[in-house]
Amino acid sequence: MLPKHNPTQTSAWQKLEMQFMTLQASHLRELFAEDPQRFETLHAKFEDILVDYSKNLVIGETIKDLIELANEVELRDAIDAMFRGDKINQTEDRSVLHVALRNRSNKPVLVDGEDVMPEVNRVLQQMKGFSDKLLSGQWKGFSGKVITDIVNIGIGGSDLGPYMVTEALRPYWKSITPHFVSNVDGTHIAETVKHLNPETTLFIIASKTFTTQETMTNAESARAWFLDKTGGKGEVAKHFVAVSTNTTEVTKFGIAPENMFVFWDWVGGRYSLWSSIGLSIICTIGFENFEQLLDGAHAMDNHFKNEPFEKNIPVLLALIGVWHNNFFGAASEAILPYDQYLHRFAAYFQQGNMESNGKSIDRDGDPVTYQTGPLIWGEPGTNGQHAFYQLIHQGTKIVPCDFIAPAISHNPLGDHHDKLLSNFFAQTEALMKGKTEEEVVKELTAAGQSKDAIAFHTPFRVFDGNRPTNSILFKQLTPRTLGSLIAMYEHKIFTQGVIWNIFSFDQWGVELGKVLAKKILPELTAKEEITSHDSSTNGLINYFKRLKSI
Ligand SMILES: O=P(O)(O)OC[C@H]1O[C@](O)(CO)[C@@H](O)[C@@H]1O
Repeated sequence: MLPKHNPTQTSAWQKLEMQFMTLQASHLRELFAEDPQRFETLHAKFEDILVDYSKNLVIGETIKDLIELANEVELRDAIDAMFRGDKINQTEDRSVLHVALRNRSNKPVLVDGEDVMPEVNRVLQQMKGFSDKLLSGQWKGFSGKVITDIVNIGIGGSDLGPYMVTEALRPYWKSITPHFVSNVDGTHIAETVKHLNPETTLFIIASKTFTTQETMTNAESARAWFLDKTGGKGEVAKHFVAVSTNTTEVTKFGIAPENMFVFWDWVGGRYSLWSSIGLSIICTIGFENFEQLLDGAHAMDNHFKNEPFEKNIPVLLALIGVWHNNFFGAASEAILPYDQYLHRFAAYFQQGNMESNGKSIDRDGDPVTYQTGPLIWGEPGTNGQHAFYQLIHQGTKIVPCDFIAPAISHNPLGDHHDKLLSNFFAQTEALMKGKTEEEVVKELTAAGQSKDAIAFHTPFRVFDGNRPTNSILFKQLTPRTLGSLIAMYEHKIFTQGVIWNIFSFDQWGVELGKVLAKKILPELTAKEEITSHDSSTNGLINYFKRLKSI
């Protein structure tokens, strides 16, 4: 079980409140001027990943008190409980063991007294065998042709992880092109299969439950398309495989048991890319590269489990996040990768973070009296700069940002990468320092502006600065580094859930809408006017039916 503490009742919280009073009146520019060692003191390293957190409104004392908070809520015990396989997902009575999926040490991990590692390794070997056959051309479609395209059909955790990782690791792609269909909007599947050849396409139906409406609807449509395009000659068994925990439903769909890749209820959907949900990743980048991804995550797991909190990157990032969220009132966090390959990274952690920590009931079943998970958003630099950075620099809201960049590009074209990285460095410097009134006046005077013009223009060109950022810099985006980065954010989310005293591994909040949609579906084709809802919902449904002439 997880230890239970109201974070606001800890003595560290009171100390942090006092610190906040003093620090909110300071400016990062002054803190840097006062302490030339600031970067040295306020950064951490893991392998070649450097995390600079010095551009946040913290001093050494703040970090000390935040770590005291982590100690008071018994974070160390909570970490041990997760790695030990305790059923810390209490509302679903499940262990939380994505760390076992990348447990490269193979040390036993027990669930209900049974070591899960032999099963984890068996499925890994099954995936290796399958992907080797596919990539070597040994696996043939019904007409004897090799597979050139795979389509992963899944949603949420059964889509976002594989999609994000395959995009991030494009330089490692082999002979097969992956496609992803998630939305129940027919456009998604229709546009995806439009240019595909059914003879050389393989569908991976990825669903933990194998009952998710979106995925099952898309899977049925994919099968219908396949049979239609092959004039009924196509063999489903050679073109459809499944990834699921639900053998009964997979068999009902017509997929042979040997083409089913299992995982277990102790793998949360949004933490499942390391499991057989990663099959589309393996088929795209090959098994060895997938192993590198697991190795990178495992190394970060060890760091999280063993490093003292002062040097523990996921813990430090989590604590700084709590500082912004609960003391400065920051409602969101932006994830800003300066790497085009990471263009789905923020979207991935939107689910990872918001489905995990978007909760308002504590572990005693009482409403929380403090803020919990932030909104997560972001786009790759420099696109974001030309879209929403205006608000981050000069808006009324504080948006703590994580800037992420590799030192070496996979595409060393001219000076593109130096230009990209000059923006990466410039943005965090600008957000920290800002631009004073004095500097603006000096600049406008030097440009020969009149006194009146200077008086008018100055306020708009002043930047307050003092806007918090973390900079995360590493050598190159390899499978290993990506594995470490993902695990780093996963553990940050876990740490924050422990501090906020909430259950991070269930997702009851997605249920209500699903249930109502099921009730509404038959109403959309019924002849009569709908009166069973509130006036707004009735009005909308009836107008929709009029537009469709039902
Ligand atoms: O893999 P399944 O069972 O189809 O579920 C898909 C997704 O639906 C959710 O349960 C809710 O969005 C996610 O947690 C999960 O990743």
